[in-house]
Amino acid sequence: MKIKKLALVRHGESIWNRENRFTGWTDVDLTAEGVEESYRAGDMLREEGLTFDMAFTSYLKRAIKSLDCILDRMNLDWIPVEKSWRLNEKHYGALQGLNKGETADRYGGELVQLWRRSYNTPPEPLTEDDPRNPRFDIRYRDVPPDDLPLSESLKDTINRLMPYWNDTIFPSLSERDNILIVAHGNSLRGIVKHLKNISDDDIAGLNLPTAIPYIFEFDSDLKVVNDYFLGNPEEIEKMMKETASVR
Ligand SMILES: O=C(O)[C@H](O)COP(=O)(O)O
Repeated sequence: MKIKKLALVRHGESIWNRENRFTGWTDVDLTAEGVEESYRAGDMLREEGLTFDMAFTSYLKRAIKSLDCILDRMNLDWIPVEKSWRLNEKHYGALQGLNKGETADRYGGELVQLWRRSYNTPPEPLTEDDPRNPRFDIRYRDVPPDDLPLSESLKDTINRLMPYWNDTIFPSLSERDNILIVAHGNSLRGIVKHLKNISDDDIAGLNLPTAIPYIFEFDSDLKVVNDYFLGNPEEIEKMMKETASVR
């Protein structure tokens, strides 16, 4: 039986990850450490003996650059790459740019956790005339304006992600052996929720660390048969705890 593989990788550390700020659709760059850990993710995938036929990423440079680092280390710079705004991070609305710890001091840790991890509760939206409204950003000019968010819950993120998963990413797995997605903490949580059928409540407990490959294996009927992270389990556990915290 031929096993097909999908690798999910959250981008490497960004400048706002380092500064502990809500990022969402803000297009911030990687730190030097983020570049390094993306290269290391490429090394891990290569050492695992993996190769990919196609890759997908978002419209945001932290994911695009992480993907480039990974492909470089795998000598796969040549494979087709498709970008979609539907793989962007959850839109963090009016929280974008704010320090996570200071926001917890101001509004209480519980409310901040609700905005970060609950399935249904979006943060306060940007106002329509906010210069950060994605309608004013040329990269989204082909997206119907009504599809562009001013804030999103995880549910909203999944709702805009699933058409792309169902119409493009998942069908590509029938034609190809292995595919790679480099995206964001919350857009990838949406894909994991779907693949593992995780409940709306339990998905709150999943925190994806930066630049750690998460592998899903599929049988010939494209049913998930196995999933695992690459790397040291204790290290990964520690990174997940750090991701969960706003401090
Ligand atoms: O957009 C962000 O701030 C991060 O990419 C994810 O942040 P979170 O872990 O607070 O959801």
